[in-house]
Amino acid sequence: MSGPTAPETGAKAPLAPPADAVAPVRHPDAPAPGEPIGSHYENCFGCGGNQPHGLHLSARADEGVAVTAEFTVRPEHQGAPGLAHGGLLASALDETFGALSWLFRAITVTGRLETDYLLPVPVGTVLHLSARCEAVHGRKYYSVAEGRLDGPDGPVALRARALFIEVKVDHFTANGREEEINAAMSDPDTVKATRAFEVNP
Ligand SMILES: CCCCCCCC/C=C\CCCCCCCC(=O)SCCNC(=O)CCNC(=O)[C@H](O)C(C)(C)COP(=O)(O)OP(=O)(O)OC[C@H]1O[C@@H](n2cnc3c(N)ncnc32)[C@H](O)[C@@H]1OP(=O)(O)O
Repeated sequence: MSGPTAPETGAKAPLAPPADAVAPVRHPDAPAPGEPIGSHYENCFGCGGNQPHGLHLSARADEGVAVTAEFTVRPEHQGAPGLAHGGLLASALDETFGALSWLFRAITVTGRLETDYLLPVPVGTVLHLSARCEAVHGRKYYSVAEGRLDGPDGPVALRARALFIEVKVDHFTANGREEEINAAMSDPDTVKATRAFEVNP
């Protein structure tokens, strides 16, 4: 029997951008600062409206290559009595990082995500999240995020770093379950979201 193996060390380990990484570029068609970034898929656990237990996270573009987002911690999100589950909070950060895709207009998926939990997050909290892309190296996007309690300037409860990797639409079509892929392809909103990325020069 084999147990879990530790993440690879060496080149894959650091979340700090390599020395020859470049600054991210805000795409000319990126949503304007303050503009909402709609859900990319209605069944997404992070942002979809069709997931009763989902986070229903709503994100907006910020200045530069950055986003802000909020989500309200509900009783179905508990880990300990009255407190949010840690993995779920990582999901909220993951989704916020994912929303950065709309700023540079490239589909990116999580390669690596590191979270520091600084304060417990009670049920009922509106968590104020923000994420910013710091650097790009080929298909790799290096970003930082935080989550605050009691407002956008409230105490920092979460800090995170992530490495997202650029993929093409076939990442989803080749790997997803056929049933959901077919349904998504016949949903005009998903098709619209997909097209937005396909026209990316
Ligand atoms: C039907 C239509 C559907 C339409 C959809 C519409 C639009 C959608 C719009 C927006 C979606 C946004 C969704 C956001 C949701 C929130 C984010 C998530 O939760 S995403 C889910 C969790 N993540 C995964 O499931 C990834 C699983 N992993 C993989 O699939 C592969 O490992 C992948 C694609 C990440 C990389 O595989 P490779 O074969 O393409 O590329 P390689 O060569 O391995 O990596 C490229 C570079 O990245 C580094 N790298 C890869 N993984 C790394 C890691 N874990 N740590 C460090 N570096 C890593 C490698 O060392 C390499 O670096 P060097 O170019 O050589 O410098």
